[in-house]
Amino acid sequence: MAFKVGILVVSDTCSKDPSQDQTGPALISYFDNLSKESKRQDHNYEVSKTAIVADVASEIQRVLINWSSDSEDIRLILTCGGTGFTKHDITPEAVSELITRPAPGIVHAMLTESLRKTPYAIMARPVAGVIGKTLVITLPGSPRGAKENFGAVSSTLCHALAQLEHTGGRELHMKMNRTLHDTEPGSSESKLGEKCNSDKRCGSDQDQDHNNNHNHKHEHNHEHNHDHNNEHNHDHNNEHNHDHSHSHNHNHHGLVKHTLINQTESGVPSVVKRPRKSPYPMLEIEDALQIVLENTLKPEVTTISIEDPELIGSILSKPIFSPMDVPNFPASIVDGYAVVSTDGPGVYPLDFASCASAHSEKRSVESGLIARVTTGAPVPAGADAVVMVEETEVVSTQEGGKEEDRVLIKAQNVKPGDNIRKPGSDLSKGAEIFAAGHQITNGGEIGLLASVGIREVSVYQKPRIGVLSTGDELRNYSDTVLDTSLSYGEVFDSNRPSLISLLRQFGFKPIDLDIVRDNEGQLEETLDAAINGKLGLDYLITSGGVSMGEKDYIKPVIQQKLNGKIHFGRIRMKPGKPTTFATVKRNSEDGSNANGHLNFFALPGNPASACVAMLLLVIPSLRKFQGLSEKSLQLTHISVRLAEPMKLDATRVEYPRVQVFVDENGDLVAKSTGMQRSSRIGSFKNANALLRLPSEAELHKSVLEQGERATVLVFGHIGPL
Ligand SMILES: Nc1nc2c(c(=O)[nH]1)N[C@H]1C(S)=C(S)[C@@H](COP(=O)(O)OP(=O)(O)OC[C@H]3O[C@@H](n4cnc5c(N)ncnc54)[C@H](O)[C@@H]3O)O[C@H]1N2
Ligand code: MOO
Ligand SMILES: [Mg+2]
Repeated sequence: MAFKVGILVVSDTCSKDPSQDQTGPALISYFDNLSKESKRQDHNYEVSKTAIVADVASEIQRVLINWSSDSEDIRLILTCGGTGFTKHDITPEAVSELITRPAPGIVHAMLTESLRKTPYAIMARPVAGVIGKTLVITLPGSPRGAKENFGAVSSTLCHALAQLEHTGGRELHMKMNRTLHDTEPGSSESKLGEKCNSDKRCGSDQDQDHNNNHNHKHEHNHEHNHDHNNEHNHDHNNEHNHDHSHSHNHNHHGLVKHTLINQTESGVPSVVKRPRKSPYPMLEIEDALQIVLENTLKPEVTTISIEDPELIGSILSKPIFSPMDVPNFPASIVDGYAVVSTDGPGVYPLDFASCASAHSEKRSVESGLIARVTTGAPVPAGADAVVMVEETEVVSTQEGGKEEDRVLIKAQNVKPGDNIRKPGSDLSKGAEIFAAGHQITNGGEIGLLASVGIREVSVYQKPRIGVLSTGDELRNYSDTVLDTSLSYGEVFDSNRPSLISLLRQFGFKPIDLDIVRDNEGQLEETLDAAINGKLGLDYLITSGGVSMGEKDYIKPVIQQKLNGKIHFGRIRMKPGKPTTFATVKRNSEDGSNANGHLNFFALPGNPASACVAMLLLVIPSLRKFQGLSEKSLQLTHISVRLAEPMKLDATRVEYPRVQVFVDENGDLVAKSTGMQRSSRIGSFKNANALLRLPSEAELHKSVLEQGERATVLVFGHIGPL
């Protein structure tokens, strides 16, 4: 059998110009030769994926996550480049964040071989280890270095790869154990759980040695080894459990997944065994937003009456064409007299009068005569202009003196068409009134629909959004009788009103789902009810419980209890670092949305963090779901001057809340709203924008000075200070 190999070249230069890459092709031909020479089928390699990325941790990690997913079936990933000492060399760090089981032996072998060739090998910082069922090795960037390093280990790697091949059986068994736990509370499953947690052998170092020895003994016998692994699945779980502080692996979607090991009987890690380092790669905000938009559910179409207040803010799913001319008769623009323009000034007998009326008679007027008309009345055939009443005088009246007889037309230079709206001149029949994707934003647009007799339109359904707070410490502001004396440790739930109001500000109609306490069982039950209940939610937005605390249950519950797919769990931004985004499949038909699953945003508990994450990530997704085009999803970005110096965070892009105002010169200027700690919701007072402050690492300086330009993302009204 041939092991599938992925080759990832990490280089800023080659990512811009792939023709510069020599290492990728050199390794491909190395593998070609290897498989030609190889007599043993099980020592074959087949390069199935190649890619080039810049020296950016999140890009490297994205490829590794994809390639190490079960569906790709890649056993070996070789990265080339970025392992030196310059500040751009971040490959080892990016790879290490994902490795669950380091393989120092491989590193040792490669360095030993390199040092034999050159003392400069001390400049290399390779890492190697396992992600899921895939071995990852970081090679140097030069073709020669890469081949030499890999050559040092290639002949003995096949055995390791074959062992990895069998990891799946173990994972399956682990899953089966868990299913048993989940489905049969009580007798057999709790015994299994007890054994798992109390078995003295489980997880002891001794036990690990024991297993390792066995593996060693059988290292030349794949089949036997395989059986051995299966036999000891359960022990393996616990061994792992004990020894690995990063308790994560990759699920079948290739995404980081809390392992099912390290868990309490209920399935969620106990505090002593919780991960001590977040297993979630830290994404850049741009990547996180892209993932959110890629995974945003498809919009649904519905019909809505033009009288429905929900129409404002809705997006049309189909173009609308005018079914008629507006006006659909020649209409007078003024009150006056319909004339034949070539007749010129003079005294004319009045033939008849035409008033704006739904019962107008179709009449005509001849040269030498005039007809009185009101604004909006049909202009009689024959007349080609209307003269305003102000430019005329009554010369004589009919008997009784109540009706005009002859009128002096004083207007000079009357031209054909003067003061007449021709049929179709406001809007012609068949013309497109609104394109598909147009957002109805004002009453005038609704009037436009009404003006051509359109009563219903096809729009994208606004999302059904549930907002839920989590936390044992929260006092419910929505209690009927609100007791404002807080107990020690208690805080008012401010996230729900903040988030609900922000959503309303953007035209959405969220549903208040109240508070759930930091209890794993209750959390699962509440989330399950929200997801699978009759509400038919498209979005579930929670706040709190997504970081590293012992009661931060949201992520494990999403994965292990709700079978959700977590797309990301950390972003290199401030505030909002642990912002989490998942998709969860509905398992009930009740009130189901058309997509069959929902988007789940688990926002951080810190009040400013939750609001910032809402503005940067949730609103664009909701807008996409609502049918808006890509260019209109994010908050509007504008360039402003800084009213004061702004200190940069070392590594995270920061979004302080600012007040943008128009200064005395008419320039837009941004001023901080005060202390920006993520717990301080007061930073939203007077705020109308988020300032985007790049990190110190990105700008290579620590402060943006007063008067410098920066970008703000606007969410409120801008006026004077
Ligand atoms: N060891 C680490 N600790 C923390 C990290 C980390 O990386 N390692 N990240 C910090 C960051 S950054 C944030 S942001 C917070 C996020 O915390 P959680 O999402 O887990 O939220 P909680 O722990 O539940 O609460 C945090 C904070 O927010 C208050 N809160 C929560 N909900 C509400 C609400 N509805 N209304 C008002 N205030 C609320 C809560 O009382 C806490 O003070 O984690 C850091 N920790
Ligand atoms: O992300 Mo946290 O929001 O820095 O406090
Ligand atoms: Mg927490």
